[in-house]
Amino acid sequence: MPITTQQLIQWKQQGRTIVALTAWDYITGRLLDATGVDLILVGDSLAGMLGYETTIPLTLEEMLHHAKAVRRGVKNALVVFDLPFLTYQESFQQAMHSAGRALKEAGAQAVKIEGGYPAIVETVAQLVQAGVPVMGHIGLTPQSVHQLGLRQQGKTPTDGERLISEAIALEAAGAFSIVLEHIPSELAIEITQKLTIPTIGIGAGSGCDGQVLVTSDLLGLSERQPPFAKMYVNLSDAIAQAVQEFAREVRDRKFPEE
Ligand SMILES: Nc1nc(=O)c2c([nH]1)NC[C@@H]1CN(c3ccc(C(=O)N[C@@H](CCC(=O)O)C(=O)O)cc3)CN21
Ligand SMILES: CC(C)C(=O)C(=O)O
Ligand SMILES: [Mg+2]
Repeated sequence: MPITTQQLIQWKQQGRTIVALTAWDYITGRLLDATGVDLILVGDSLAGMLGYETTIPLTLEEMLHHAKAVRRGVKNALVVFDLPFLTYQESFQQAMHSAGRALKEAGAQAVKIEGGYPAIVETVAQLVQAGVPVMGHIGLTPQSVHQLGLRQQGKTPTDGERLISEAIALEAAGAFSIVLEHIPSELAIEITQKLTIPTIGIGAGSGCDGQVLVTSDLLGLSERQPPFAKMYVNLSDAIAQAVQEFAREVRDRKFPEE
């Protein structure tokens, strides 16, 4: 049985930690799902894999193309679709239209949207009432890179208090979970304790109810990666070695063998 948003909320109560990773293609979706990852995010960090400098230029069509591929590889994990920049901020109708495409065309089970200001909270409430599960995302919100940069957020008491209020408002609006990105770990713990829904941290310390990383960062395949991402294996080096070996064997006429 596929994992549901309700199950993730129960896991928080039971103290079971949620394991989340990103996927942008069928092969990765299939591998992560078969390994038992709980939540697979089709992240708009896809932008980096397509050679964009930020997540800003990524379109809904590009996300749909990749999310459909991921969906075909996933049987058990909850698939969350990261709505790209300006595909939900313009109006509630725009958010509903974009979320509808994510669920109906790509087969995602939920959408994620960035921000916790009043208009976003209202959008979350409307989406949830219409039957669309929504994951929040506060702290460093990379779609606001031209306002915030990529620095840690919530460092001053005022900013910390604002993030706590935003998290509470998103939960009240019906979000099933919230990503906390690049904030101090004490603040993430405080938010986590104040909420009934699970927090999923990235660069937010070990006190969250779950953790997410961009899979290409974990695998050492990203061109650049944030200071908080841990590289578990360096596949860039492994690929370079394999390709060099192939090139050598071709040039020496050792591959293919007789
Ligand atoms: N591959 C990948 N991994 C990610 O985690 C990720 C993406 N892409 N794309 C979207 C955003 C961008 N993210 C980032 C990227 C860089 C920093 C970073 O280098 N932060 C520095 C400061 C950089 C600056 O001020 O310009 C830091 O020390 O916090 C943080 C988050 C997180 N997200
Ligand atoms: C890093 C995660 C939370 C994300 O939003 C993405 O991959 O786009
Ligand atoms: Mg994202």
